[in-house]
Formats: sequence, C-alpha cells, structure tokens
Amino acid sequence: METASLSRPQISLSLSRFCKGRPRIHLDRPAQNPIKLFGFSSKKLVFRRDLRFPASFPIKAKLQIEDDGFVLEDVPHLTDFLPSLHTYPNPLKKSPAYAIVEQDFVNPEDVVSQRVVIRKGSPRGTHFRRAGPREKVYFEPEEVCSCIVTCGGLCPGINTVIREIVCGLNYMYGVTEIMGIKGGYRGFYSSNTIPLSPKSVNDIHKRGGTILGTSRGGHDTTKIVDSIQDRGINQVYIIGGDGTQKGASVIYKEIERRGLKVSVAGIPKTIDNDITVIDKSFGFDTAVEEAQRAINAAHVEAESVDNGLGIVKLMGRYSGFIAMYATLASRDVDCCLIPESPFYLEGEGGLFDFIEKRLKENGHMVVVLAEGAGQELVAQSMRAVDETDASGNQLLHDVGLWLAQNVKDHFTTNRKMTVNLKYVDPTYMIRAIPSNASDNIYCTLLAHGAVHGAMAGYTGFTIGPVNNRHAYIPTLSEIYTPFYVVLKCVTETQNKVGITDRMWARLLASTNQPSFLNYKEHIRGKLNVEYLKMIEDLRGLREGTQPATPSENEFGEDIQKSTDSSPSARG
Ligand SMILES: Nc1ncnc2c1ncn2[C@@H]1O[C@H](COP(=O)(O)OP(=O)(O)OP(=O)(O)O)[C@@H](O)[C@H]1O
Ligand SMILES: O=P(O)(O)OC[C@H]1O[C@](O)(CO)[C@@H](O)[C@@H]1O
Ligand SMILES: [Mg+2]
Repeated sequence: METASLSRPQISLSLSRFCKGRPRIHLDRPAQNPIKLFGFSSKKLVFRRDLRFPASFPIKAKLQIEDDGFVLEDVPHLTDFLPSLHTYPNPLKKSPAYAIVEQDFVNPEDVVSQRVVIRKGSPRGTHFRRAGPREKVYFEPEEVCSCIVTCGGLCPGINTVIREIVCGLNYMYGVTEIMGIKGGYRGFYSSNTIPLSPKSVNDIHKRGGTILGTSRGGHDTTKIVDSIQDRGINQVYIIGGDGTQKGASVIYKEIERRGLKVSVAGIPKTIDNDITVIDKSFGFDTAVEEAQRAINAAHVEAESVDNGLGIVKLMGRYSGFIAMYATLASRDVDCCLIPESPFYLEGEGGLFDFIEKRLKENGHMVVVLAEGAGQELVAQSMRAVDETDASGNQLLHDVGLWLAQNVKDHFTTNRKMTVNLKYVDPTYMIRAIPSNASDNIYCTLLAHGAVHGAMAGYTGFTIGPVNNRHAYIPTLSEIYTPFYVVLKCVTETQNKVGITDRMWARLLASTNQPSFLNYKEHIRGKLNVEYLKMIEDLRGLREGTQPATPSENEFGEDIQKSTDSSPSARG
C-alpha cells in the first residue's frame, strides 16, 4: 500500500490496489489538539469544526473511506504496534485435509459488505475484513501459547466453540499449548488453568454449559493482562456476550499499551441474539427449537381444559427474538409479548380484553412472553427496587409470575370467570442444553475463523457472519473520529426486534393479537410516563408521523442493524 502520511491530524491518503487508485482516507491515529476536519457524505461535503479528542485516545481507529461511500471498518493487527514482526508460511499448505482446497487462502483485500441490498447510485456502505486463513501467519506453531475463556450467561454451543478452537489450533496449525481459563475473567488471576487437547475436548459438544465455567463481574484489566504476560500467553480466545466483548476490547488496549505480541480474538455469545452487525448468534436456533417443547406443553395443557390459558416465559432481556421466532415457528401461540413492544393489561384493546375474547372464541389460548417484556409495568405495580448483577446488568422482575397473578386476580375478581392457568418457565432449561446440528456447524465456523484471524496477527476483533460470510469485526466499544460517521460495533448497540419490520408484522398477522398502540384515555393514568412515550413513539412510527430512529448515518446507511440485515427481516 502506498501511503502519504500527513503530519497533523495523522490521516493518510492511501492509494492501493484495494481502492483501485481512488483516493481514500485512512485514519491511523487521533489528533491530540482541536482540529478542523471534513467528512464525506453521499449527499454533501460536511465540515466539522473544533473537534476535540481526549488526551488519551481510547483505541486506534482503522477506518477507510472512499469517495463513493465505501467504508472499511478494519480490525487492528499486531503490526500496528509491533511493525517488525516476522511472518511464516501458513502450515495449512501442508495439511493433508486443507491442501486440496482450491482457493486455499483469503485474499488480504477481500471484504464483506454489511449491506447486500443497495439501491443504484447509493453509497457502497460499510465493509469488514473477510475471515479465513491467510497465506502468511505471524506465529510459528511451537511458539503459540493460547488460552480460552468463557464469560457471562450460558448459551447452547459454548462447548462446541471451545472444542473447535482446540481442534482448529491443533489440526490446522499444529498448536499444542492450549489452556482453559476457569470461571470467566476472574479465573485469569484467581484459578489454575486446565490443559486442553483434541482428546480432552473430544466429546464436550454433546454437553450443555461450558466445561471451563463462567462468571459475571471480576473483570480486572491489569490483573488479567499481568496473568497473560506471566503465563506467556500470546493468543487469547474470549467467548462471551456484549459485556465480555467490551472486556475483551480493554484487554486488547492494555496489551497494545504494553507492546505485547498477543492476539485477542472474541467469539460473540448471546442466546438473546442481541449482538448487532452479525447475522445471528450461536445457540439461538437451538433455543428457538427447544422453546417449541415448552410452547407445545403449554398448548396441550390449555386445550385440554375449559378456559385453558398457558403462559410461557422465554429469555430475552432487551430483545425479543427468541419469543418472536418461537411464536412464529409454533403457530399455537395467540399472543407474543416482547420488550420492544409495550403492552397494557386493562381496558379496551388491553391484554385482559384480548384474553377474554380469545377464550370465548377458542376455549383456550397460549401467551408467550420474553423475560424483558413489560418490565416498566411490573416495576410500577410492585414498586420493585432496581438491582444489578455482578457485571452491572439490571436484574429483571419476573414478568411471567406477575402476569399470571394479575390474570388470575382479574378474571376471578373482576370478571367472575374461571381461567385454568398454567405458567411454564423453561428459560434455564433452554439455555442449558447442548447445541443442535446447525448450531454445531455454525460454532465450528466461528471457532475456525477466530483461529485463522489470531494466527494471521489480527487482534481486537470479533468473528461473525455478515450476510452469511464470516468477517472480522472490530470489538471497539468507543471510538472518536473526526468524521460524522459513528462506528457501530458489535458491543455498542443492541440488536432489537424492529416492530416496524416485516417480521413483526408477520407475527401480528399470524397471532392476530392487538398492537397495544391504541389505548384509550382512561388507561393513560395507569401507565408510567416513559412507557406512554414509548407507545406514542411507536404509534407515530406506524402512522408515519415520526421518522424511524436512528435512520441513516452520513453515508446514507442504516446505522443500526435493521430490516435488511437482521435475520428478523429475511424472507
Ligand atoms: N464495560 C465493560 N468493561 C470491561 N469488562 C466488562 C464490561 N462489561 C462487562 N464486563 C465483564 O464481562 C464479563 C461478562 O459480562 P456480562 O455478565 O455482562 O455478560 P455478557 O458477556 O454480556 O453475556 P450475556 O449478557 O449474554 O450473558 C464479566 O466478567 C464482566 O465483568
Ligand atoms: O441468571 P443469569 O445467569 O444472570 O442470566 C440471565 C440472563 O442471561 C441471558 O440468558 C443472556 O444475557 C439473558 O437472557 C438473561 O436475562
Ligand atoms: Mg450481556
């Protein structure tokens, strides 16, 4: 790459094969002083004045922008801070299994587009580096000392990812030194490690949970990086959700600050499917499948008695994907309640009203609700106090129990009607099972992608499929650039069900449940102010009087994972 660096701010104008001779801006380092800079937009040239960067820039941004709106959100590489590292030929060339692969190595200039559906003439949008093996690697097999850690809540498939990192490192690259860190981040400084080999992990994919153990809280960056340094670890594989990936990015920053040759690779894990950018998280399909058993049970119970009502609670702290997909798959569900879509109980158009109508029509019904649904209502009626877990996540109130109690009270006291209610809470049973066949394959691809990336010297990245192609995505949690482009990385925002998306519309069409957006005046006083605002905003969206927020960035791209890329909109 030919690079002509400018002195301040340190932005380089690059000409490379990659951008086919077109000028491109490559932001290497932040400016330390107030500066005047410009950003490109598809529509206009934007000037931004007096932008101040903090004295200690949090992380090196690797953002490449072309004048046609092509953006590459690049991942850090060890050579960014250790420029004279040696390279070695990739041992895969000699592997009996992989040597016959036709396109054996990924071209270093291959990228994966975040948007596959674009309009003629619109900006080309955001891209990520394509995952996969590179011709040159930055580690010799005998030099690698790797470790794997699992953090946060459980999810089907964690053991498969562990197994495939171990087997991938060993079978593809001949690495033998692989250790497991026990009990999450705190295990780096408070537990012994366990040695891992293809033999020791051979059967673990058949078990739920994580053989390494997990925890919340306990992220002490200095102690963790001290431990990495003391143990001579040079590849760190971190499996976990949004909190874990934020933790991974600060570990990477500290490693860079100390100038260590250590690759940090993140494998995103969340049963809630709430990580942005990637198509879907591992374990999600398994969870949706397992949820069917609970829904079936609730349905069988409900249809066997008079006025049978089954209530099933599923996971989904802030995002109702499991509930939405499980409902759509089942066809036995009459009403699905998720955190993104507010509801209310009493009055015309409320849930009680709907339950009564459905029971009168069909004699039974099933309600599925995500654990994060209606939290404001529960908090309001129980005057519950806010509590957090060791990682600082808000602890949820049990909306399932609350709803069951309220339904019972309402129908017995107000309506003098007998309702046979069965409440099913399969949440931890779903989370604790091993992954299904398709998730197992998905976990394998993630694990191998992470191994290839670390061997190729990439660091501070998360692996994941973007439009079905695996890519390396920067695990940046905060970033300052002189441009108006706000980088949306895996841990910054949450992937949510778009209730103005087609998939939610499909659900509403299949259950024929109320939208809960048309409450009558007397309900107003019973809902808290924020909840009312949420309903009104959504109503505005539906009626087209409010723009969907956030809509576009300066490049005309959706800045939240939204309709086009979300699995919620496929099909
Ligand atoms: N902002 C942060 N900076 C550093 N470490 C963090 C941060 N947030 C969370 N962590 C650490 O990451 C680990 C896991 O975080 P958390 O309990 O939030 O689970 P998670 O990774 O988000 O997974 P999930 O929510 O899907 O169960 C914990 O050890 C926590 O201390
Ligand atoms: O009870 P725990 O282990 O803290 O985890 C519960 C949370 O973890 C998740 O499974 C994943 O974030 C959420 O759906 C759920 O709210
Ligand atoms: Mg989380």
